[in-house]
Amino acid sequence: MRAPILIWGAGAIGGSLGAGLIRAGHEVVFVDNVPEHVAAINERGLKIVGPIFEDVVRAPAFLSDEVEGSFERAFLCVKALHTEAAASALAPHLSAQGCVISAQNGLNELVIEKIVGRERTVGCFVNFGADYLEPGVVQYSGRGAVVVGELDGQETDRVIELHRLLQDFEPNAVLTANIWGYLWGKLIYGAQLFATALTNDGIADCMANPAFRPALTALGQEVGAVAKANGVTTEAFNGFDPAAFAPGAPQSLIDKSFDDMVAFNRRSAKSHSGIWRDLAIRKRRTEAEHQLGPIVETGRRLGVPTPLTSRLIGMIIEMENGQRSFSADNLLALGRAS
Ligand SMILES: NC(=O)C1=CN([C@@H]2O[C@H](COP(=O)(O)OP(=O)(O)OC[C@H]3O[C@@H](n4cnc5c(N)ncnc54)[C@H](OP(=O)(O)O)[C@@H]3O)[C@@H](O)[C@H]2O)C=CC1
Ligand SMILES: CC(C)(CO)C(=O)C(=O)O
Repeated sequence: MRAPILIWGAGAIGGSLGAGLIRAGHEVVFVDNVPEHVAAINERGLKIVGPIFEDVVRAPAFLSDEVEGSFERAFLCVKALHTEAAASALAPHLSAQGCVISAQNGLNELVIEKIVGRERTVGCFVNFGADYLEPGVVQYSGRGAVVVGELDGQETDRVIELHRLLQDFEPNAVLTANIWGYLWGKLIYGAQLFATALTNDGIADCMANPAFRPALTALGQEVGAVAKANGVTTEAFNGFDPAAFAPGAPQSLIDKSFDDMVAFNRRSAKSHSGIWRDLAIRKRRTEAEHQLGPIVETGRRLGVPTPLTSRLIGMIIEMENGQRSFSADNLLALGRAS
């Protein structure tokens, strides 16, 4: 019998993914570092609310220093700033043939492979929406792209099997030979999500606002230029079209991609990004440095300037430190800097 699927980080993404897999008949073990959340899952089950499905699923949950055993498939679902600590704590529980799959935003695979080895790291990209509401309760807010692929693009038996597994959560899950193209595509879209979090407007409202589009476009073009210089061909998903953020793209293509992203986000019960929630609701540090920092570092290495991304990171850090408040002016100022 196969070992259960390990979900390390049972918050918004890990909770939704784990619940979907349990409902499909898979055995899951949750690990999280929030004692009240772990206790609630063990006592009452994990409750999923929202428009996709509502259910209470049962699975054992552990704090990271309490989990025991060895696992073959471990989904890492923590924020990028916790990747190194979580992957280090997870590593002793990964079997020799096992693998870690990062269901996160950013280039976490580059951190994970240093800890568990490249051969035990599988690439993954998720763009579904979810929110942690309270201990034991997660909202699965909206379906979105789920993609899996080996880091070197090969179609191995294990990645084919992981793809089948992910289809049990998201029927449209994709198996790709270009996982880096999706991850860098999400970095472009992700930078735009960070920019929307400078304001109190939701994602769709920001992207629909003609006053904000120049800043969001310039930011997308800047990150797109770094991806291109890095040899990555970025991929499209959920209304995001990388061609719209390539140099010299016609305005009609740019507007079409924004309109499609607006439509995608309006379908979700998640009105604001996880970044906005970290700042406004959870009152905690965001993933800015860990998600956007690698864009600036890669740009520096390849000679591609990233002034807007650097400015954006600075503005978000000011918000984390209480030195800047949510305002449309922040995003307009970013646009003027472009
Ligand atoms: N939510 C969304 O809609 C989307 C999120 N993502 C990405 O997915 C990743 C996960 O985000 P999300 O699920 O929203 O985050 P959450 O904060 O909701 O969930 C992460 C959980 O992991 C816990 N955790 C932190 N460090 C550790 C650790 N070392 N060991 C075990 N558990 C730990 C967190 O605790 P604590 O709160 O104390 O830190 C939290 O309970 C991020 O990279 C995010 O950007 C991608 C697409 C959509
Ligand atoms: C908004 C979302 C769900 C992508 O659609 C996201 O990735 C985030 O909140 O960080």
